[in-house]
Amino acid sequence: MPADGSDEFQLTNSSNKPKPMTTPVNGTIKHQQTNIAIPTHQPLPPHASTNGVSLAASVNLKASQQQQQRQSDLRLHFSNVNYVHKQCKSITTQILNDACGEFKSGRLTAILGPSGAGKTSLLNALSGFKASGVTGNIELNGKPRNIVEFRRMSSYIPQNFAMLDLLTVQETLRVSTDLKLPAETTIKEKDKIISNILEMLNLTHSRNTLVQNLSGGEYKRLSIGVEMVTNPPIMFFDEPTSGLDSVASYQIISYLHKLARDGRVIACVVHQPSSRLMKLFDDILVVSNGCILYSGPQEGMLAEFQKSGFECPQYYNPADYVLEVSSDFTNPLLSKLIHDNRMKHNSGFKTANNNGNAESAALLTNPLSKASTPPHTTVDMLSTISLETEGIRPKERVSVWRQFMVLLKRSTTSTYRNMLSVRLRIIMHIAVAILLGIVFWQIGNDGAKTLTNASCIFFVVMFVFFGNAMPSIFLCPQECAVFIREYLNGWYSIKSYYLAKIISDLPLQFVCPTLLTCIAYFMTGQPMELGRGVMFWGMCLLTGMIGHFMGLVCGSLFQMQMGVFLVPCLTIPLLIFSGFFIRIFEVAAYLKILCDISFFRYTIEGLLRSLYAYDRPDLECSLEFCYYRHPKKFLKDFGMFGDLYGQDVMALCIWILALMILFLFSLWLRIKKAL
Ligand SMILES: Nc1ncnc2c1ncn2[C@@H]1O[C@H](COP(=O)(O)OP(=O)(O)OP(=O)(O)O)[C@@H](O)[C@H]1O
Repeated sequence: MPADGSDEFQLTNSSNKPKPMTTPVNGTIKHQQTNIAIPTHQPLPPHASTNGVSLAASVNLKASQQQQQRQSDLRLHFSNVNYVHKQCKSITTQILNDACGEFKSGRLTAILGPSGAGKTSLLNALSGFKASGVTGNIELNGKPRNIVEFRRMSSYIPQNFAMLDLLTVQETLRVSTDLKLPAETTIKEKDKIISNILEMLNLTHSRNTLVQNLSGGEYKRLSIGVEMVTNPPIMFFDEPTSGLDSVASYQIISYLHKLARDGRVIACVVHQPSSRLMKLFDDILVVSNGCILYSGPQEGMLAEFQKSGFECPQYYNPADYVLEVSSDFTNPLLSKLIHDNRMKHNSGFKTANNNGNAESAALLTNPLSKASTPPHTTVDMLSTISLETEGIRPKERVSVWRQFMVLLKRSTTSTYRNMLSVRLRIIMHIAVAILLGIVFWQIGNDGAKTLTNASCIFFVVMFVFFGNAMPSIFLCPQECAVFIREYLNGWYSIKSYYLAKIISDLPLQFVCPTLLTCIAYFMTGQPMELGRGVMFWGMCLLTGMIGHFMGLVCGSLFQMQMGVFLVPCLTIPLLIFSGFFIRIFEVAAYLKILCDISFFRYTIEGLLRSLYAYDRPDLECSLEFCYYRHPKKFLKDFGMFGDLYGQDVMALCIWILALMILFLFSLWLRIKKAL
């Protein structure tokens, strides 16, 4: 807190001049450069005056004094945090075991540990991204963490931070500002924020580059930028340096160091940091087999290990040494380290608590200001909080309409830049329509080729269905990962995403079957009657939509490989009951129900009815005798009685509606699974 005890949450720029970045105005904080008012728990993006300032310059005495002063601003303390993963009723895995530790503002913390030790799980639990199976005491400034409030003021950048590949850097940040900043923020202010972030993360030159073309380091930096839009005071990073060379890793950790020096809590999982990288970290947290061996300042780490009998050889990288020690789970000496760490954090916590640290308590509800929250009792603080609560995501910042519009624009931009989903799809529909036209050239009105025409219709159904289902499966996984992250961060509601997704895909659902119908219908010589043409086209549209939604449901519920396997597996059996291979009246009574639910039945019936029902006159005959010259006879033999095109449309609409509901449900399920 500021020395004068004012309400200001002080952040400094890298020039290390203490600079009040925010000034509370009627419950809001005003950014002194951009003059934007936002709620007090979310300070604004940092100044971009950091470029060219060496890290060494930022790590000077003055900074460390200021840092000492700020350290009391935020203190994330956790103790007895357990995470039990339940695979099924009988199989459970204890992943975190009474984890204890602390992160402080102004200090950069490295989380070290061997692979599989539980580092990611710890971050997931602390950041609130993993709720089910997590129990323990997690306190912010000495008071139990309010998970919704905490999620609003913190951000978690996982190792595989998902972003849409086909948006540019600028567009990605634009969506973030549009959805994360309060609705009152003007475009000019958002532009300023974006420019500041780009400048700070050294991404200005890549602002118009598509995300898919960014280098690994740029991608990581952009992921930081996306979360920096609201300038969260607490940030968690899971292996931000993975896959980067030593120079890029140093650059990223330097950014994190700077973010920490600006007064934030920054905790980051790193794998085998070099000695040079280690110097950037203030605090270290060592995880071994789900337990914490050490949590505290880097300077005291080796001494603590030494106390338990682990002597680090001279000239040895401390990170390598603690990694070696923590990898040997069987070493009985580790239990002393674990015990000492637990004692340190549990007793430290009790002492602070018993002192009735009102200042800390006040910071809980609004960590950036000294609120007058009454001191809490030891009992409150030590009570175990189950994190399996319902409301764990922050509320959205902008109206549903605004969310919808931003998402619609993003989804449309991203979809129509995709080769697979648009250009290739359109080209394939045209090519296949021409192929159909050539193979089945002018057979539609020939009574001698009625059965061949039925095969042509069958082919149309297959192509329209799978041609729309498959691209939807392929495009789902990446979008779903982005959706889960953004939804859990409170960017938008499920309904906004759902509506935007459905509407942005509609034009393609319209264009592809239309192209196919127009070309194939004429080339194959189907009846030149407007009514029949429209009925035929309508059936193709509905079939394409069923394919699309089927793809969306499978793609969002399962991994891509599984989706690609499931769509044909689930739908091809329905083909047997379509009435094409075996007539419906020949199907055993107990299987008739499958004919009633097979959407292929209604599609094929609808298409054939559009061509042959409704009193179509007799067909021409190119041979001496044509068995199916009378359209009615053909329909009768196929078991299609009556002019029931409307009934077919109705059945397909019910299918589409059911799939739309299922898609909504699958989004909800993905969220549930992610928690
Ligand atoms: N959903 C899960 N189901 C079963 N086991 C899990 C699950 N998530 C994590 N684990 C197990 O918990 C342990 C810790 O996993 P975690 O990903 O947290 O480790 P880590 O330290 O981050 O590893 P790495 O450094 O390799 O990423 C591992 O043994 C892992 O197999």
